[in-house]
Amino acid sequence: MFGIGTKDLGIDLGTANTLVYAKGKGVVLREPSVVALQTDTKQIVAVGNDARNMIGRTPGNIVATRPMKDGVIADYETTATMMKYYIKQATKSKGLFARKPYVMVCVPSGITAVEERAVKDATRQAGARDAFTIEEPFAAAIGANLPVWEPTGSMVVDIGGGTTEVAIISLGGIVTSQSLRIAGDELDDAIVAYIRKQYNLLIGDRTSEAIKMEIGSASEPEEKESMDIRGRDLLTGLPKTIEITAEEISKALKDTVFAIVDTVKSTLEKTPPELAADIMDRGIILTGGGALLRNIDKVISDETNMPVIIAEDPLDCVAIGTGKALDHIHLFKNKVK
Ligand SMILES: Nc1ncnc2c1ncn2[C@@H]1O[C@H](COP(=O)(O)OP(=O)(O)OP(=O)(O)O)[C@@H](O)[C@H]1O
Repeated sequence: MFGIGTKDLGIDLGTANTLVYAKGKGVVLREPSVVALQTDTKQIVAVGNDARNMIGRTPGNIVATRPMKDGVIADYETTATMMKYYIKQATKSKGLFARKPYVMVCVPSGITAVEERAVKDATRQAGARDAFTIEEPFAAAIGANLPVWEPTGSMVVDIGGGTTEVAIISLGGIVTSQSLRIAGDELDDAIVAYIRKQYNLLIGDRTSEAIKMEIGSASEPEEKESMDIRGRDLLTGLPKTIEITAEEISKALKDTVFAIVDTVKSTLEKTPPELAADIMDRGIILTGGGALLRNIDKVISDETNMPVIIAEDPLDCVAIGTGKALDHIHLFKNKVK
C-alpha cells in the first residue's frame, strides 16, 4: 500500500491554470500556468499571477511564457520549475517534510505515452516522491460528484483552456471519450482574428479573453451589450479604441463553439444505449472554465436534446477530482513507470 497521507497532492496542470489540491484541505493554490524567465540565463523572474501580468509587457531580456500548450507540456524544463514552485507553495505551511508527497496529476485523455511520461518525469523532478496520472475527464467527473464507481452512465464535458474533454464514465472507467485540442484559447483566438479582419485592429490575448468573459456568448445574446476595446490600428500603427457588440462576438465564436458541440454529439453517438438512457436522466455535466461561457449549456442542450448542467465550481472540478483520486491510488498503481 502507498500510505497516502495529508501531505499528498493532486495537481490540475492546466494549459491556462494550475490548481493544487492538498489532501484534507481542498484546493490550496490556484494560479495561472505562466512563468517569466530571463531570456539569457533562463532564471525565473516570476511565476503565476505575477508572471501573467507581464504577458505582452516584458522588456527584451525577460519572456513570459505558458509552458503548457493544448493540455500537454510544450516546455519541459519550465513546466518542471513551475511545478516545483507550486508544490513548495502548497506544502510550505506544513513545515519540514517528513517525506516528499505523492502527487496525482491529471492529463488529457488523448495523451500519447511520451507526453504522459514527460508529465510524470516533470512531477518527480519537481519534488514528488512518486507521480501518478489520471485522465482529466475522469477527474472532472469525480470533482463534480458524479457516481463514477457505480454501474450507471455519467457524461462529462470539460472545456479548459487548451483541450475539451468529453467522456462517458461507468463503473470506475471511461467507456468512451474524445479529446479535442480546441477550447478556451481557440475562442480567444477567434475573437482576435475577427477584430483584425473587421476592424484592422490588433488586440492582445488578455484583451480577447476579457472580451470573451465579459460579453462572449455561445449563441446570439438576448440583451444588447457592448464594450470598448483597445488595440493597435494596423493601418496607422497607432493605438485605437473601438466599440464591439456582444452580437458580433457571438458570431466570431460560432465556429469554435460548434467544433466543441460536434465532439459532444459524436461521443454521444458512440455511447451504448443503456448508458445513453442514464445520461438522459442525469444530464450532461459541464466543467472547466469554458463552462462559464454564456449560453454554452443551452447550445449543447439544444443540439443534443439532452439536459445540460453546469457543475458547481466548474474551474475547480478537475483539481478536486485529481485530489480525491488519491484515495483510490491503488487503482492507478499500474500506471507508475
Ligand atoms: N467566465 C468565463 N467565460 C468564458 N470563459 C471563461 C470564463 N472563465 C474562465 N474561462 C476560460 O476557461 C479557460 C480556463 O479553464 P480551465 O482553468 O478549466 O482550463 P485548464 O485546466 O487550465 O486547461 P486545460 O484543461 O485545457 O489544460 C480559459 O480559456 C478561460 O478564458
